[in-house]
Amino acid sequence: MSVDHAKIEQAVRMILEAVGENPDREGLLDTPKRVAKMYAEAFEGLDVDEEQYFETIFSEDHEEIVLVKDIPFFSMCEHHLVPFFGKAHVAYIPRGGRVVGLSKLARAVETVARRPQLQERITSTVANAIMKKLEPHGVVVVVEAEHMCMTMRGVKKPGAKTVTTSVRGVFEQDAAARAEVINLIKL
Ligand SMILES: Nc1nc2c(ncn2[C@@H]2O[C@H](COP(=O)(O)OP(=O)(O)OP(=O)(O)O)[C@@H](O)[C@H]2O)c(=O)[nH]1
Ligand SMILES: [Zn+2]
Repeated sequence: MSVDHAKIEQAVRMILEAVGENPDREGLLDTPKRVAKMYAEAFEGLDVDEEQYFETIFSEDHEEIVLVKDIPFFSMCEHHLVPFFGKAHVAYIPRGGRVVGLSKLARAVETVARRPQLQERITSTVANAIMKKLEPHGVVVVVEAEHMCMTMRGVKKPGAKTVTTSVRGVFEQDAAARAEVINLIKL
């Protein structure tokens, strides 16, 4: 199902009226249309299955850490529908030569972020998809983000960062392997 632009336009018009604005003044005339377009983009991941990125598997004999770090992302907090944004770091240890194109790790982050989200859910959804489709030795996903709902409103703490991790497979038991990934992320 794709985004219903007309419905969003109606809703934005109502919000503008509700806050005491005049949706018919010149500067606001195209705003409902623009906001609908923006939401279509911000939520385009709702239509996409993140597991599809892990269908094409290369055969390469590398059973050590692969890390794609500093993947920038923008998402929308599902409580307030304001942005949270930051970087994701995705690491895995392939098993049986099953590796994927590096861009697919970034694509999975991008798709999962483009939904009404919680940071925890982005982190675990990406980790689970990789575990399920690649059956690697293990996965670590680390996400660091700033939440506008904590910055511009509410508790108003600009600069506060939230860090979430999802650790799967060998990384759960092997503290040294986990530390290696964390050190590589910090490099
Ligand atoms: N766990 C989690 N919480 C989030 C995330 N994004 C926003 N939140 C929090 O969701 C909570 C919603 O809390 P509520 O008390 O229902 O809403 P609120 O009254 O607007 O809360 P305040 O932000 O404290 O003013 C807030 O504490 C937000 O900081 C996220 O990705 N994960
Ligand atoms: Zn929020």
